Amino acid sequence: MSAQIAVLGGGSFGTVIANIMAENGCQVRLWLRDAARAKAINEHHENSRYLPGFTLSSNLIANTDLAAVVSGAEAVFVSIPSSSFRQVVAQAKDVLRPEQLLISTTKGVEAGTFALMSDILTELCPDNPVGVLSGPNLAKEIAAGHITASVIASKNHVLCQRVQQILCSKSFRAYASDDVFGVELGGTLKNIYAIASGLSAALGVGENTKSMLMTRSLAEMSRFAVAEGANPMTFLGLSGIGDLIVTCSSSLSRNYRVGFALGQGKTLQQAVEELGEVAEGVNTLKQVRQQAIEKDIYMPLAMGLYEVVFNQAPVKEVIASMMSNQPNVDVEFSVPR
Ligand SMILES: NC(=O)C1=CN([C@@H]2O[C@H](COP(=O)(O)OP(=O)(O)OC[C@H]3O[C@@H](n4cnc5c(N)ncnc54)[C@H](O)[C@@H]3O)[C@@H](O)[C@H]2O)C=CC1
Ligand SMILES: O=C(CO)COP(=O)(O)O
Repeated sequence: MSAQIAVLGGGSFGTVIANIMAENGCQVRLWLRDAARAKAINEHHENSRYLPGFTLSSNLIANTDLAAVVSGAEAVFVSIPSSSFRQVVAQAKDVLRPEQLLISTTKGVEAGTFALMSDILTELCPDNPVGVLSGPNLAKEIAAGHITASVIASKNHVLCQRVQQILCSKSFRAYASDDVFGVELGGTLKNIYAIASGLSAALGVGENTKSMLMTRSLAEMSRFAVAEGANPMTFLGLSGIGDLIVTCSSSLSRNYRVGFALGQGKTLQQAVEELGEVAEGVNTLKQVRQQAIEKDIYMPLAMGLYEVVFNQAPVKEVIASMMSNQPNVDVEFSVPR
């Protein structure tokens, strides 16, 4: 496989996804801001800050010059946290050519606008094909070589096929979808419920409770999706239930870890500072709550979690209040008309 690829963002996911393509024989340039880290990656073939002990392919070159990284790349993967995503794409857009494929791997929502990352790509780079990569993809497990699958979603079938070619390997598979909104929404929403799962794990809840929490999270995500005009059936795939399961079950998930720390009595600030990496669910929770209020969407889990996370409401009281709600129907996967 010979292709020139750019990955913007040298965190754990940007690095690991860049390495899959480099191992497949692509010439991959990884853009990051920190010159010392870029130099260290090139000298030692290791991103010691985000993936210590993981040897990177010699086909992967780190570089701090955004124009040089993007120039000549067939595809540009953007792995920048949602808080900086627009700013980085705005920097890159002047050097992009219209035929370059743009793929977001970021599972978050822009504060204030409720734009998902593919919306920002389309808004700033309207001539480029846009796609979203999302699925149950813990970066550290990919680095450890565990068999993993993801979803590449785009309205552009050529983009999906090309990304499948450059990403599929003996341990990584990318399935295609044309439901960009559904795939992206699933990856974004599940982070809220991963925080709730981490929190409940710290409280020592039973397996019944864990199962109930995940399943009712899926029902709540589906209700939100329908209200936003998305097809909730997409949530039955890897980017929905698949990602919900992994992120709600694993202490490798940063969102789960934030929830766990809260459950241990730490403040949000302590939890986020100790993590030292991005936990998108914290901002997503704020934005989704606002959207649910404005659109009158019934989301008791997100609302209760918001009170615990941002207003220090006692967890036991929030749970007691939720348990006194009128039980809803079980399966709510109605397709929007
Ligand atoms: N780590 C994981 O397991 C997975 C992460 N993702 C998603 O990937 C996105 C990126 O996450 P990670 O790589 O895991 O985050 P991370 O916290 O490991 O790293 C974020 C990287 O972005 C860089 N960055 C932040 N602001 C920047 C700016 N203004 N300009 C340039 N670089 C900037 C940071 O320096 C850091 O290198 C997130 O939205 C996350 O939801 C998706 C699947 C799995
Ligand atoms: O999205 C992820 C796994 O699919 C990673 O989750 P965290 O951002 O919570 O680590």
